[in-house]
Amino acid sequence: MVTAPEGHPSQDAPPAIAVRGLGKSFDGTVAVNGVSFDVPVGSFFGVVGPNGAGKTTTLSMVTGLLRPDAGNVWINGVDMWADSLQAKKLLGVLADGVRLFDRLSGRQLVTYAGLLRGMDRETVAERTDDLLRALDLADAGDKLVVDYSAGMTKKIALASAMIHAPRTLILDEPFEAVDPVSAANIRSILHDYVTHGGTVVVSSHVMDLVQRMCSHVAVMARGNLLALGTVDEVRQGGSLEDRFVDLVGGRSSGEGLSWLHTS
Ligand SMILES: Nc1ncnc2c1ncn2[C@@H]1O[C@H](COP(=O)(O)OP(=O)(O)OP(=O)(O)O)[C@@H](O)[C@H]1O
Repeated sequence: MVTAPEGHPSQDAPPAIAVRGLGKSFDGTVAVNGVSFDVPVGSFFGVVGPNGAGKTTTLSMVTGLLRPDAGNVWINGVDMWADSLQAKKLLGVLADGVRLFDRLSGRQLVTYAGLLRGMDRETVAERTDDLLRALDLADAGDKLVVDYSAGMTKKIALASAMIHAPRTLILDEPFEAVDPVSAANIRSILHDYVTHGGTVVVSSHVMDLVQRMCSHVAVMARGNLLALGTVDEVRQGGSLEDRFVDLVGGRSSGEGLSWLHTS
């Protein structure tokens, strides 16, 4: 099922992201075990896997937040670790568990992200208003991020990742804690972005969402890639959730918890 690409990616029409032999261990425990994959330009690419599979570690290395022990990452043909500044300009990143400057208001945080990317103040102000409106945060724009709910925090971090209109968005669990209406709005923003040439990588635990939303998927477990391809190739006619359980295993019946039974 996994026919991982090999060698240096093409420089003529490079994929949005090319990963080769990427590996990382923590204190002797292998978190990511030499994975290789391409994310085609214009794809909506899902990364799925059980807790501890290595998704966040992989995405952290892809986005230049964590230095790999082994392997290479190219963003549109630019080597992430040889030319990080150039590679990072091409990306918008929603990282998992990274602290925001939460003593800023939502509007200040998004403005800060835009100015940090070297954009002019006028464009930043216009786009900040657009993003706050699209993500249903217009009324909360002047509230401190520390006082936001989990879902609002996710949305303001997403706005900060999008302000510079990057070529590729890498979003770790973008829908976690987000209400259904906001999730639908985010999905349609991302869809529109992909339709107009952008590339999106999302990690998610919600198989149904990945099946409906993504064009491509990578299934990871215990640091390895178990399946890689278009969603239709990976699900093989069934649901992605059933295929995921087949690949990953680990279903438990709840045996041994009889003390929880109340009658
Ligand atoms: N900074 C760290 N120090 C030590 N171990 C780590 C560190 N970061 C990740 N790990 C370990 O690496 C493995 C992969 O973790 P990772 O967070 O990448 O998984 P994940 O697929 O994103 O999981 P989840 O779905 O639960 O978010 C786990 O065994 C985790 O305990």
